[in-house]
Amino acid sequence: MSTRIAFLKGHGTENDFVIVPDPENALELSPAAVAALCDRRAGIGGDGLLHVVRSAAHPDARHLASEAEWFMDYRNGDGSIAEMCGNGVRVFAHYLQRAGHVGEGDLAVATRGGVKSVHIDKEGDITVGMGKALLPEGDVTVSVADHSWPARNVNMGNPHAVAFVDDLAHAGNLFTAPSFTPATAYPDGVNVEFVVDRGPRHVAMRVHERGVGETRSCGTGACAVAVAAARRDGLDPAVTGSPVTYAVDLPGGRLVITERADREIEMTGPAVIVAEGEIDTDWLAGLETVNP
Ligand SMILES: N[C@@H](CCC[C@H](N)C(=O)O)C(=O)O
Repeated sequence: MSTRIAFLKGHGTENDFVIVPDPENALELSPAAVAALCDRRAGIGGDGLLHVVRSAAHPDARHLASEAEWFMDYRNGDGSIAEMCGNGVRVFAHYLQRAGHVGEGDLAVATRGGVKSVHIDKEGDITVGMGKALLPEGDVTVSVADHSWPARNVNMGNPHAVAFVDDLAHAGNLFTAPSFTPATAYPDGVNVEFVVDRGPRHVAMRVHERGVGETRSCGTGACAVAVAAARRDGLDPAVTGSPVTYAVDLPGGRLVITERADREIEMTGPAVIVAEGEIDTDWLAGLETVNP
């Protein structure tokens, strides 16, 4: 008789996730199993998977257990591991609150990109302390079909290349990953953001995510875009002593990004749980047979 594994489905500005609560890290979630669960036709479907584990129970987070009880073991939809997921961490916090693991207010979440502070407000919006952006030097050109643009490197724990474009449609259908010059610029892959201006401190973007494809939102990407836009606009909060806020519109909704005078970045947006159910373990076991 098959046993069953609980899952939930949620999204943050339509960046959607399969959520698998596994507090004691008892499940073997291979890359093939994650990719199958995230498959939109043969699985549950999602841009990524949030494996909910106690920090103390996971080898990648044990060292953070004194700072954060819970570890977001984030996986991209293709089964690969990424350091951070900004929309994911809001959905993760929302799940913890809904499951009764945490209350309203402040909590800390361990990620492979470090411990993130999260605030859940009364209206349900969630603000995440995303840390500081790193701006690695280096000229990079990103190309899609017959369009090319200079791109700015921004690291939000995970890598981003931000290109300001005249028209978001010029990024094409994004069915395949953009290419780069130099071709070796991102040996570990990169998330690529295409950005247009909408008004003062207001931009819109599309994103091609490493390990996923085009998604309807990317939280770390929105932070990278806000910082790149601020520097392009001559705004550095560490110089002026005043925080800088950008509204970032994505196909799936709006994220509000503030860079404080100490250059710490805060991201505010929604998190939604849409369903919960059970995964058939016979199906999961069968995947291992079909795709050893
Ligand atoms: N959608 C996420 C980013 C997920 C990780 C990314 N695909 C990577 O490989 O770095 C977000 O909301 O930040």
